[in-house]
Amino acid sequence: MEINVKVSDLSFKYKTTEVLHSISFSLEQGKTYGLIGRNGAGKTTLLSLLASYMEPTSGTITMAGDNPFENRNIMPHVSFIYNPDYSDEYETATNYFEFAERYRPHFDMDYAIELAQRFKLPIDQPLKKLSSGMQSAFHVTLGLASRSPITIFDEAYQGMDAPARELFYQEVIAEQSRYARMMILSTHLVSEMDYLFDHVLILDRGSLLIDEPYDVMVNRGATITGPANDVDTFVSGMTTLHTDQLGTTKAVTVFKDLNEQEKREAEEMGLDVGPVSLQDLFIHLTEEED
Ligand SMILES: Nc1ncnc2c1ncn2[C@@H]1O[C@H](COP(=O)(O)OP(=O)(O)OP(=O)(O)O)[C@@H](O)[C@H]1O
Repeated sequence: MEINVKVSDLSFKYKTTEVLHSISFSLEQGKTYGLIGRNGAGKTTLLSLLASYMEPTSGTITMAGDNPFENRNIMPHVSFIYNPDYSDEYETATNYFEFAERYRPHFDMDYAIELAQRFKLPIDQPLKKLSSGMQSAFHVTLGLASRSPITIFDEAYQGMDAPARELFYQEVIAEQSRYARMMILSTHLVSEMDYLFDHVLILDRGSLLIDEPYDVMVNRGATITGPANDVDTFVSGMTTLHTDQLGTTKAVTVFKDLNEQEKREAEEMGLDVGPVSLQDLFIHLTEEED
């Protein structure tokens, strides 16, 4: 099922406090979206609205042209993966997989079992007995194996250790080539996950600051490396995001899309021009003024 998403002029209030302000964007099938923002920016609120856990205060969300809220044609195709509290949960991962097999039209039990084995997940123990990292691995398994056209992961991987997170990242890439769908990943682990993103959404204090393809985004800056004096001369007047120096070699990241002439000048000066990281851009763009 081809389900694209359109969000128009969306605002959301908890009681009287507005936490999302007039947000508009579109999402397409086949892409992996990175949703990033500082603590309290509104990521979970926005994802909960996309998952129809709540209704917008104003504005609209449409999926395949329809309102998804309590819509039985759409909701089985949307998976929202977050970290719930399983401290009282006696059901096992197997129970959840069987439930998903009944209610999720694209769920693949063989893939769920294979992933569970790779995560070394004890699938027949009550979820309450699993460590928090194992609970996260269970949830990620459920999200991947559901193969939902719209799959939302809200920092679901944070509790997992580095090898488990790496396995998850590799599966996101593999699944997008096997069964392309829309995946939305919210994260604080920007430098670790940026290579997964086709498109980046940055929320800043409830407003959508950036809605751009990853490649466009990382061309908003550049890293200039070479002899310290020459680098300083070249970057003079540019906004600096980050500086590293080792001996007389300096690397300065600037917030500027260098034009062809600037790139030629850098080359003539013997300077190396490299990419900027999404993390550096994110920190700079969401910096709060003192
Ligand atoms: N149930 C709630 N009632 C009232 N305010 C809430 C509620 N949930 C979140 N908020 C507020 O809404 C704002 C956005 O919170 P949200 O959890 O969506 O941000 P976030 O970007 O996911 O944050 P984090 O990265 O810290 O998880 C915050 O100011 C938060 O305090």
